[in-house]
Amino acid sequence: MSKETKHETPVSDSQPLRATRRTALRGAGLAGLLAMGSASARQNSGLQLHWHRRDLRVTDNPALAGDDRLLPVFVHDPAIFTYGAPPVVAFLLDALDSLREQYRERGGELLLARGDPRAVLPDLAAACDADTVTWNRDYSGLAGERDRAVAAALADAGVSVDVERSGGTLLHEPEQVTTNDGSHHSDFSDFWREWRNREKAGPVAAPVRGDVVDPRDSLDEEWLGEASETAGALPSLADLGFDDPEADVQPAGTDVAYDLLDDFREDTIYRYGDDREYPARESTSRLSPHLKFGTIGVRTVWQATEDAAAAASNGDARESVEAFRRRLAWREFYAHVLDARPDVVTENYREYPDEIRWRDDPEGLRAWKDGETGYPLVDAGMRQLRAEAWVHNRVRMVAASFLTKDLLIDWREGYDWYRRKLVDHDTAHAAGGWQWAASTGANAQPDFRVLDPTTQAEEYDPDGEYVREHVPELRDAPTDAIHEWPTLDDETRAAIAPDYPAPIVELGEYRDRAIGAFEAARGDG
Ligand SMILES: Cc1cc2nc3c(=O)[nH]c(=O)nc-3n(C[C@H](O)[C@H](O)[C@H](O)COP(=O)(O)OP(=O)(O)OC[C@H]3O[C@@H](n4cnc5c(N)ncnc54)[C@H](O)[C@@H]3O)c2cc1C
Repeated sequence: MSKETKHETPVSDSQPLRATRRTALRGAGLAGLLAMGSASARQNSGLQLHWHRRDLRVTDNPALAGDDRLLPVFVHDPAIFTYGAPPVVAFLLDALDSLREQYRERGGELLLARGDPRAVLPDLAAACDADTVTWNRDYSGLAGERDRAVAAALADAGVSVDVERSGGTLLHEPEQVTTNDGSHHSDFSDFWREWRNREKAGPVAAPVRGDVVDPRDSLDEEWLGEASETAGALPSLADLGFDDPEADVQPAGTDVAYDLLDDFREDTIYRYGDDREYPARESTSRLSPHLKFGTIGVRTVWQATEDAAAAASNGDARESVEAFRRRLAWREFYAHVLDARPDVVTENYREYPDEIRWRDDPEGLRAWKDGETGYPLVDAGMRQLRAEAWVHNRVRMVAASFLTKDLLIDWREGYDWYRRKLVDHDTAHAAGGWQWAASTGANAQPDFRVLDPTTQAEEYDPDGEYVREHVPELRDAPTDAIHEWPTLDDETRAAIAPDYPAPIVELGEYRDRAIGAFEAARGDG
């Protein structure tokens, strides 16, 4: 089990941001890797080079809160793109387009470079004579390695800059919410109590118009011509080696995110408490890809919950707001787990004396991916995934439980399929969600719990509305037949929906098989 250790000085929520950033980097950790050029030992250029990654916004971005002139850059890194998939990359390109527009409105320009950031950033920092190179922290193991390598490359290149890393992605950094012995929480209830009680910083203002520089004023033509696409169009999916997404991917951009948030804050958030588990009710925020790429800041989202709570007409409405805040806490819980255990993307979080004997079942896996398992709620979810690149959380849970428990197929297969199909794919939440369903993760459901897709459908899609929307073969089927589909006889099934498949597994039997496999792995089988 590999663990990555962080040495940063914990930062207090109430510290001024600029001080926070410097404090955070003055310990060992990242700062220890930096042979920081002393900015004060030379003439200050007053220029901040900001490297955008998962913070594709100008507003509420802590890293942009300083007074220096700003040169923003996004680096297309081919190594990172090998982990991408069409929906995520399509959303990213759309978000970059929006970000570039936001900078143009402020009289500047977003520099778009392509290459290995370890080479691009030192060159760029030297070429534009930056005083500071900044970025917001990311929490995956790969991102951590990349950031340390870039910091080291800046130092090796002898570029005289300060490197500052901000926490613009979460409300609380991993060092701020820990157990008594300083390690990450593996129990969500404990995490929630502490996380919820901490004071939260408000949104950060946008950089003022005029502060943003145009890269064409700071960099010579040769550099721009070779390393940048600033003057031209954004690359297309095809330029980056991707096919068009199968799904109709939702639009990106800060304006879109704010519209979603405004609608949610004014109305839907008050239904969230009651309706959030019902996929047909469309009661969730749909902010997940925006939070993933930072087209909106989480502090802005939190502020919206404060406003909604203040405007709530009664206790139920306030509780509904609180239910949504709890989801934001899940997001941070899984990010903290990933920060402490970067291996959760590929390895079980829990240790088992013996291996879990996952089944090799290519036909079962294919049927699951294609939404042809004969379990209507699972199939509806898998088809929504292909059509919209997004799936309701309850249905993600049911489909993931079906794959890992009923089919006893390794959760990594499911993780990989979701990674390729979801617009909001995020290593922290995907690993968290998959390992929760498979019972292998932090705060996972118990081994013996298998979400029964038929009772889940009766409870959360009682009228079969969601199933009918995504499974056209069942559009005209009576609701009872939808719920009882796996137990109907062949003749009845053929009369109701001849084109919809019979169930590929029988639930009771396979539930026992899954429980047996976990008992054996634990050594009590
Ligand atoms: C197997 C599985 C895989 C998942 N993979 C991802 C993933 O790759 N990316 C992703 O963002 N979410 C993932 N989730 C969590 C969750 O399903 C989505 O965040 C949610 O459905 C997004 O819709 P929303 O924005 O309308 O959510 P809302 O209900 O409006 O919630 C608001 C925000 O809170 C966060 N959030 C909500 N629920 C969770 C949760 N259970 N875990 C972590 N964060 C949460 C998201 O950022 C979300 O946008 C996964 C869940 C499961 C069970």
